Amino acid sequence: MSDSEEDSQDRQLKIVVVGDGACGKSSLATRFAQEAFGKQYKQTIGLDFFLKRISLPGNLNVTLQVWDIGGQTLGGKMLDKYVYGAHGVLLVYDITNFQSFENLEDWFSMVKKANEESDVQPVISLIGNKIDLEHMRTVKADKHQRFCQENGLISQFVSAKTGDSVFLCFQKVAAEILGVKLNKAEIEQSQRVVKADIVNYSQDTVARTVNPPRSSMCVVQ
Ligand SMILES: Nc1nc2c(ncn2[C@@H]2O[C@H](COP(=O)(O)OP(=O)(O)OP(=O)(O)O)[C@@H](O)[C@H]2O)c(=O)[nH]1
Repeated sequence: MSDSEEDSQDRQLKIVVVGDGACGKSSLATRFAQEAFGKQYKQTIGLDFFLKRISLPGNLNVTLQVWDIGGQTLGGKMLDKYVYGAHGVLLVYDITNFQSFENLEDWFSMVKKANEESDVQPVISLIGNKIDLEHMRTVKADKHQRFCQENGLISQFVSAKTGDSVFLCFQKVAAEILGVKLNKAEIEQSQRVVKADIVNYSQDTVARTVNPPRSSMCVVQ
């Protein structure tokens, strides 16, 4: 392979992740880059940074620089600088926290303003996180879809906790930036197998269950 071919296959894309505090940005970035999840909330001060190399159809390798931006930076002086020149932006909210959805207007305005003078206009995706908590949802899916349609955003629902669609949401944004089409099979392949939490049934509960579970883990395809 010639040098120029190698260069063209190893592009770096800057992807920034923004949204309210505690909506799950660090969890999303950590799930994507390190395939891990921590239940405990640790507030991001300023920003964190992750690198992950992914492959797209056509043997295209790209390295994503993921900028995980602390929710408390909204209104701060540094935010414009973090967001400037991004190729992709993930606008994240928590589907169980209505306020985090309402505040997206502010995050979105900030993203547009920060890139006003940039040559690159970012691909923006709206990410509804915590879909493992569907029973606690307070933001209706049609509100989410409307926001996407009105603003030309890619729509995604994910769970950083289970990993559901996390890889896919980064992959879709990278593909859109590079003008690569993902086919149905590739999209399905990127939806990870989800492992449920291990539930410890007490002896009492098992005794009362007609069909006691055979295994403490289930796999959702
Ligand atoms: N159930 C569930 N909890 C999640 C999910 N993603 C994140 N959390 C939890 O939500 C809390 C906040 O997650 P973080 O990833 O730290 O949130 P953040 O948006 O980075 O917060 P800031 O650093 O303040 O900007 C943590 O307790 C996470 O374990 C998810 O998909 N499902």
